[in-house]
Amino acid sequence: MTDRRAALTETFMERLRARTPHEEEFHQAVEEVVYDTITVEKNDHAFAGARVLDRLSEPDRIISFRVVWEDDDGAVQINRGWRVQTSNAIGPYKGGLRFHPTVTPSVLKFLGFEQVFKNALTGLPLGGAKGGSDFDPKGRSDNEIMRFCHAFMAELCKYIGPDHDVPAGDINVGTREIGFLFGAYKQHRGQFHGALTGKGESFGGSAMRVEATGYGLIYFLCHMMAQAGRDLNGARIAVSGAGNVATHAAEEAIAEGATVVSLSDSSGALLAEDGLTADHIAWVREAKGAGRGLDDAPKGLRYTRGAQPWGAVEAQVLLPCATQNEMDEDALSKAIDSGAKMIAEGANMPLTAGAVRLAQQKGLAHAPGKASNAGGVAISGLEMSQNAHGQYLSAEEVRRRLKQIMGNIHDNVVSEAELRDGRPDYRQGANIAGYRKVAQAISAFGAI
Ligand SMILES: NC(=O)C1=CN([C@@H]2O[C@H](COP(=O)(O)OP(=O)(O)OC[C@H]3O[C@@H](n4cnc5c(N)ncnc54)[C@H](O)[C@@H]3O)[C@@H](O)[C@H]2O)C=CC1
Ligand SMILES: O=C(O)CCC(=O)C(=O)O
Repeated sequence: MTDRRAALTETFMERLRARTPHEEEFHQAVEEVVYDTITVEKNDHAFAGARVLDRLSEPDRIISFRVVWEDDDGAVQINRGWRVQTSNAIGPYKGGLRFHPTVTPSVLKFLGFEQVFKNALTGLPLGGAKGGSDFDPKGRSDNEIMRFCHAFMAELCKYIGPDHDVPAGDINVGTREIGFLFGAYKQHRGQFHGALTGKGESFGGSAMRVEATGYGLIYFLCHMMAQAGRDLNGARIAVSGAGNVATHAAEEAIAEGATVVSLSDSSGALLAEDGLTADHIAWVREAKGAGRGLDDAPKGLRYTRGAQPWGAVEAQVLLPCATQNEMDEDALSKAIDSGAKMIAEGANMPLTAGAVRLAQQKGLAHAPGKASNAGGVAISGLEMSQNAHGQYLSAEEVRRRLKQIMGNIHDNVVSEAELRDGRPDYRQGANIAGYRKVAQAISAFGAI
């Protein structure tokens, strides 16, 4: 069985690599899903006939455009913008926008591909997409960021809309940028409707969307802990990143009684042997919001330049919440030596393929981002329905639904997962559960 899966996966990947050379991140994301689902497809007459995996590994379309804007010196700047609309099989295209110099079509194709399965797991009618630009906001003034967002949306607005494609935030795109983008959308289209999520609450945003990804990650982790016969109280947790997902995950983990021993940014690791406090997190948010580094850490914290948090401090749980491929085999190996038993991904694809294999060999419980970080897009889905109906939910009600959705995702994933030494294979369960839902829709449409 495993040999057949490996052989079928290799044949599939050879064709994909030949068609899309040099798209390493995209290949990595596709290979992981194909390995877990290709025999599900081959064993189902309708899915096999519809060639679901072949279709999903070719996005519906990739929109590519030039973004021209003026910097504070009056000089013309030119960036590249993209929207990858991967699949609208079960609902409108949905997924975030990322502004970072590392953004390429390969990165956005991997993120759009992952988003299809994640959005299916939420149980909501959401297709998958991702977009962004190679624009680097680091060192740019507020006015420059605003002008860039307005120029980006002047083009993107032609391709999105509440029933068609609904972008949201991702790295370097938070509530402020969504405000600039929504203002430009409204201006160009002359319509006020929910074409973006993550909006400010005064113009149609949902309560708790800002917190949803990080808090949802902790609710998912609570279920993983319960599955393993434990709970979060007293657990030591290493978190990477210092942005939206990382700081909200740290905040909620502390509220659940855990000891959070780290955060990090692209320059180094912020370590707290005795645990971070709510004040520490507020300091990190303030420093990052003002564009400063974390070197000037308050008492009780240690910032080590060039370091990662993995293995630097004892921790049983790892929450990588920064970016793709941030944890390689070496880093995970150090973390395992320091006590790691469980990983729940806050970022999208934060482990290299080698680290994924090591986690499996060493028997760690390992939840992929498409399951454990789905809380953000789930609340985006609720924002869309609140916009459509003009009726808004309280923060308490959104939190209650977020907990329920994360519990449902956990149970659905476990029900599709093989047990290894009594532990569910979360990666396999998430890939199969997401695949099945999308495949049922695609195979119902016929050859179109
Ligand atoms: N914002 C959301 O709702 C969701 C975000 N995600 C994923 O979570 C991850 C983080 O996104 P956000 O927190 O929204 O972005 P953000 O822009 O708020 O924060 C990103 C943080 O990661 C840090 N970072 C970047 N590269 C790093 C590296 N190589 N090492 C250590 N730190 C690094 C940055 O310093 C920054 O503090 C991304 O992978 C994103 O795709 C996933 C689901 C939803
Ligand atoms: O809220 C959304 O639409 C997208 C969130 C996102 O980009 C993600 O789940 O990776």
